[in-house]
Amino acid sequence: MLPTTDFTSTQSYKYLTDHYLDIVTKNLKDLFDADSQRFEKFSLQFEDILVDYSKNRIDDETLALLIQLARECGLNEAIDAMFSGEKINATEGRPVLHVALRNRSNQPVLVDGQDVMPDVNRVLAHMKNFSDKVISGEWKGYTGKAITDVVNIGIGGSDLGPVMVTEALKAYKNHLSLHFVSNVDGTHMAETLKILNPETTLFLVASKTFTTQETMANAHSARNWFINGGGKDEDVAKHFAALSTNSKGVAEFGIDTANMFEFWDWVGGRYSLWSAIGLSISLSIGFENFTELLAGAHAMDEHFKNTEFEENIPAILALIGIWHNNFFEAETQAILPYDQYMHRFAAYFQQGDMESNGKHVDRNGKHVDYQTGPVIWGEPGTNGQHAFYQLIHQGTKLIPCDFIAPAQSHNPLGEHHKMLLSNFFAQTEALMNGKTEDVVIDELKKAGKTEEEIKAIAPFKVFEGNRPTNSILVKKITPRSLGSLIAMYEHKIFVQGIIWNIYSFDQWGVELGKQLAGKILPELKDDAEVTSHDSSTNGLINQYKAWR
Ligand SMILES: O=P(O)(O)OC[C@H]1O[C@@](O)(CO)[C@@H](O)[C@@H]1O
Repeated sequence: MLPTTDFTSTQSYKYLTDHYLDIVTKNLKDLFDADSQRFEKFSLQFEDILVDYSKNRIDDETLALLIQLARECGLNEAIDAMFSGEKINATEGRPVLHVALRNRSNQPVLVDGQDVMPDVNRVLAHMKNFSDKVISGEWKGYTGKAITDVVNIGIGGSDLGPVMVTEALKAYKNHLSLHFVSNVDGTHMAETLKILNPETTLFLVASKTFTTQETMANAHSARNWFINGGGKDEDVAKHFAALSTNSKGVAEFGIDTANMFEFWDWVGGRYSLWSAIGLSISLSIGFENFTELLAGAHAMDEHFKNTEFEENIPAILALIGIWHNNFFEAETQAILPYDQYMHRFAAYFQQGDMESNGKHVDRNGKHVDYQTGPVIWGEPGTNGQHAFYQLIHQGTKLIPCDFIAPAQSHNPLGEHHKMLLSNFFAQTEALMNGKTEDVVIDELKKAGKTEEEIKAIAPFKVFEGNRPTNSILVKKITPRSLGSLIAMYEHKIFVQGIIWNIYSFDQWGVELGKQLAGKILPELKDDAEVTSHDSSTNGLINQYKAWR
């Protein structure tokens, strides 16, 4: 079982609380001036990924105390428990083994005494065989034509991962057109079907449970469209595949289980892109590139499992996040990829992080009296600079930011990449150094402003600086490096959950809304006045009925 230490009762927490009172008086600029080796000391490289965490408000003592905190909270034992298949998802009685899906070393991984690797490899072989046939055109639709369009129907972890990865690796994609339908809003499916031909379209119904309302509704609508477009029941097998743990549900829907790509309950939805849920990725970039993605994640798994915390990238990033979240009281974490292909990277980790660590009950079943998971948000650079960087630079909230950028672009267009990277480098420098009032006044004087003008405008042009950032420079976003990057964040989330003494792999918080929607749906079927709820909900429903 996982340790249940209350981190706020540990010795290192008490030391960190005192240490914070010292660090908070120090300025990042001074810390750099005092140590010419600061960058070398506070950066780590993993293959073609450089992680520079020196622009955080830390010193040697901070890191030593954070690492001591991790040890006091049993992080080593927790890592062993996850990789060895212990049922650490305790409230659902399941292991957490997304690492087995990408276990390219094929070392046995036991669940209830049974090695899961033969099943993992069987499904991968099925994915390869299917992908090769569809991509090559060998797989034909009901009129004998090759598939041109693939529609992934899924939501949450059955959508966000495939979307993020196929977008981030667009430079590797083949001729197939990928479409993703997730929302139960009919617009999502209707807009997608408008441009498709039932003869050459393949639908992937992606759902771990095969019960999710949105996905089932969209799958049935897709099937109706297919039949109304000329397909017959016996043709469904050529145009529908299922990615699920629920073979009974798949068969009941009417998908041939020969077209089912299974995964298992020890794969969390938000950790499932490495599983059969990744079939759309394999179809988009080819199975070989998909295995490169797995290999990159596996390499990061090995790093995380075997590296001392002092050099352990996910652990360091997690601990710095705890320092911001629980000592500097920052409530959000921004992820800012300076790469347009990675425009869905932050969105992916909104589920990955917030559905894992957005918990208020600890592993003893007690309400926590400290902050747990942060709000995750972000947009690609440089667009964010023209949207919310005003707040990051001059707002009253502390926003720790992860800046991510590739040294090499897949689209070397003129000087664009140098311009992008100049912004990437400048933003973290500006957030650290700020701009003092003296410098502002000097600039205004040189611009010929009068004393009166300077007095009026100077306060608004001062930048406090001292705002923390991580810089993650990747040589090039490839299937391998992206796999490592995703796994790095997954393990960061794991470490934070361990220290916050919460269960990171269930998601009971998504149930109540669904339950109440299930009660309201039948009330919307007719025009009768609704009175069964509070006055607001009744009022809204009845106004909807009056207007529809
Ligand atoms: O893959 P499925 O079973 O359809 O679940 C979809 C998503 O729904 C959830 O909100 C759980 O209900 C996410 O955790 C999950 O990724």
